[in-house]
Amino acid sequence: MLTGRITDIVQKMPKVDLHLHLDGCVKPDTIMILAEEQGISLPVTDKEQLLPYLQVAENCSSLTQYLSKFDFTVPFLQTAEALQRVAYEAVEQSAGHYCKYIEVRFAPQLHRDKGLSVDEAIFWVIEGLKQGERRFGVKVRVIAICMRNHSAQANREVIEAAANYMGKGLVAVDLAGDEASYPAANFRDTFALARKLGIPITIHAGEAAGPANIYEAITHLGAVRIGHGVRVQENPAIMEIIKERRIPLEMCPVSNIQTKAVTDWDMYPIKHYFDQGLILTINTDNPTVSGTNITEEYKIITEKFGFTVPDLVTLVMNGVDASFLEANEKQSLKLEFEQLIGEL
Ligand SMILES: O=c1[nH]cnc2c1ncn2[C@@H]1O[C@H](CO)[C@@H](O)[C@H]1O
Ligand SMILES: [Zn+2]
Repeated sequence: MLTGRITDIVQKMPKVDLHLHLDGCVKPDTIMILAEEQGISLPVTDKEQLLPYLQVAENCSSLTQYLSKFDFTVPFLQTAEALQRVAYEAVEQSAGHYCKYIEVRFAPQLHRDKGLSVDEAIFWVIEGLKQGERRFGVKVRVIAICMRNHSAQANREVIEAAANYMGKGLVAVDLAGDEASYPAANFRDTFALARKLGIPITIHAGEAAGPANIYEAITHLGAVRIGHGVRVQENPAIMEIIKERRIPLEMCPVSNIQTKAVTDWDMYPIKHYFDQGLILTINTDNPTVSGTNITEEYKIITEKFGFTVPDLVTLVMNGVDASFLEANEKQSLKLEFEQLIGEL
């Protein structure tokens, strides 16, 4: 058990969440409301019963099983109102955990079933996030996701639309989905376009496949951050490159155990990576799907791996440093964090 003092610090500590999927943090309450509004019938009548449809089970054994949860949620997120609402609520939920800055990611191509364009999907998500930003005092930016199972043309559209929102709330592009079936090397052209258009890149890699994808992401796709990167230790030479180049890893502890990036907590290399000097950040991935929140993530790693208060401060400040904010914005955020941490 953690002492009262550490628990208190973990709770009150200002935080960032750099790896947060919009469709992975929809509240059961909201699904009930959206179902009603959109005339979609639900398999159950109350929100407690809804949870198993939204959240992975204890015995989740792979990333593909984990990803199947999104099939339930995404059909509710096909209108401007729904996207705006869940974006706003993402900010609200993060604010409840003292997040001062979040990067919310989503795949615009998944939200076109009722006629929205990729551009419109991005527009409405940014609208909702901006509302949340004003209401809750959390700074928010967007990352547009290309999906591994989508066509090159579909992903190209995402990159082109993302370019239109650079400087208007969007800060980067990503690649997500079934990593084991679609190696990173398939996406060279997609991310060459992103680089050409000047959009920063982060890539999910080393989660459901080995370090080769991490290497591919940083050397060929142009990733400056890595989503998860949990399996990098399987190749010491690649781990050394990540360390040397100071590539931040967006670790999402609870999710990483559920998707079986490693078999269990005993095998989770977070403390080892930290002690080796890798740049780690702590994030939620999908609060609803994973049944987690950012406070819980910090609590668990502190409990299981003995991170000290100064370690936690390092992890939080790594997140500020690794953010896709512009230099002057990052500098002010850093100052704000230093002050808030000083007051803890
Ligand atoms: O941890 C993950 N690894 C890979 N893909 C993911 C993860 N979490 C969510 N998504 C995928 O990203 C899509 C857009 O947000 C989600 O619909 C889900 O398919
Ligand atoms: Zn993710």
